[in-house]
Amino acid sequence: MKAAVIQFPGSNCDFDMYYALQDFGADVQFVTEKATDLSAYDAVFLPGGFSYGDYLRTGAVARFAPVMTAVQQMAATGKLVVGVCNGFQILTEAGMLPGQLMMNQTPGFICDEVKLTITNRQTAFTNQYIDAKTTIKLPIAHGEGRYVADDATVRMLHENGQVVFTYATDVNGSIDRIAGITNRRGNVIGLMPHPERAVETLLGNTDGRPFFESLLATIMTKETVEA
Ligand SMILES: NC(=O)CC[C@H](N)C(=O)O
Repeated sequence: MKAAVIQFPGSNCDFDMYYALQDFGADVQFVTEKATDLSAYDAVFLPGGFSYGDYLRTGAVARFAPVMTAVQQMAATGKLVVGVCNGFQILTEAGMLPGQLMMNQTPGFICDEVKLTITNRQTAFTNQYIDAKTTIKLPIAHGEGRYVADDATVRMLHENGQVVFTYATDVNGSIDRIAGITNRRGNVIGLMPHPERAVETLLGNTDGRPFFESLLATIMTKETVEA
């Protein structure tokens, strides 16, 4: 898999993502926010951080970066787009995922490891969570992680299986405890928890590994079908 990790000014989880992807054997490259063509990549990753200082609203400035046109083009061709934390915030601002990430219900930055329920195991990003564990644990680190959307959108997300992760308990006031969603087509995901920080036994948590195994399996299956 050829993977691009986008570096916006203010990204700070870019190296974590790079490290995790390399660990899974991906051919990873950093790509700046000025890039205009991502067609050489199988998947693109928008990492966590504070792009453009989180000014205005998180992700509100980054969505105008030149690379976002290329990210949109990738998504339109069915390639995988992953936004973690600030990446999720950017994808909603760009209109690539519905809804919005707002300030946590109790204002403040939450840095914790939380229990999550995987609500859809059939996605491009969760198909390898096969050991039937109902909950996993992943780190979170955000001040603006409260997912909101209007009632019709939330209903549509549930009906289409686009809600992929929910918090097992209410951590930030997100509607229906939503922690991660996909687009309708299922090739774009945004999630507030950080799977890339949970891939090392040494660091005490490997619950993020099946996330990467899932997307690798998805890409390999696609390549086999196309070959
Ligand atoms: N870890 C991150 O991506 C930080 C997310 C974001 N800027 C926030 O505080 O909400």
